[in-house]
Amino acid sequence: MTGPALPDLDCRQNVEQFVDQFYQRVLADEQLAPVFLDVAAIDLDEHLPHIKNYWCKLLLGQQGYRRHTMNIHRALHARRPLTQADFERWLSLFRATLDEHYSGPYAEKARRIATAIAANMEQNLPEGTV
Ligand code: HEM
Repeated sequence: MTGPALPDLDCRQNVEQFVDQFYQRVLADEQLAPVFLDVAAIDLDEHLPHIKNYWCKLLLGQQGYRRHTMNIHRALHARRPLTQADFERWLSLFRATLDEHYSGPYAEKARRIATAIAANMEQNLPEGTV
């Protein structure tokens, strides 16, 4: 039952790989992919380094991300409301990526932080049409 131990998110290389694995799921997801690809029309070459720096800051304390994530999601929400179902889906893909590839204290930290930030973000978006 127990295979070889999964790696932890304890260095930049693993965090970057995790973000790539998470985005493979997000960008293949019927519900979320259009928000990234059509509404925000992200340029992956710009977007992914921001996300990697963001998680390296939160998990490893590395400086490098200095942008206002909440304002960015507020602007997105104004164009296409981010619903409770969207947050549930985002978190379920995040957790599934962790479960499949990582384990250890940093992976658990990522799980806790993502859960808390998603809840906070959802609460702090203005009520809309949803
Ligand atoms: C409903 C759930 C979510 C959706 C659909 C979503 C979607 C997006 C999209 C489309 C962008 C690109 C926006 C743009 O460049 O115009 C973005 C950026 C970002 N998101 Fe989310 N997001 C969600 C939740 C979260 C959560 C919970 C976190 C953190 C735990 C997060 C962290 C980020 C970060 C760090 C960026 C980069 C912002 C930057 O450019 O610096 N997102 N998100």
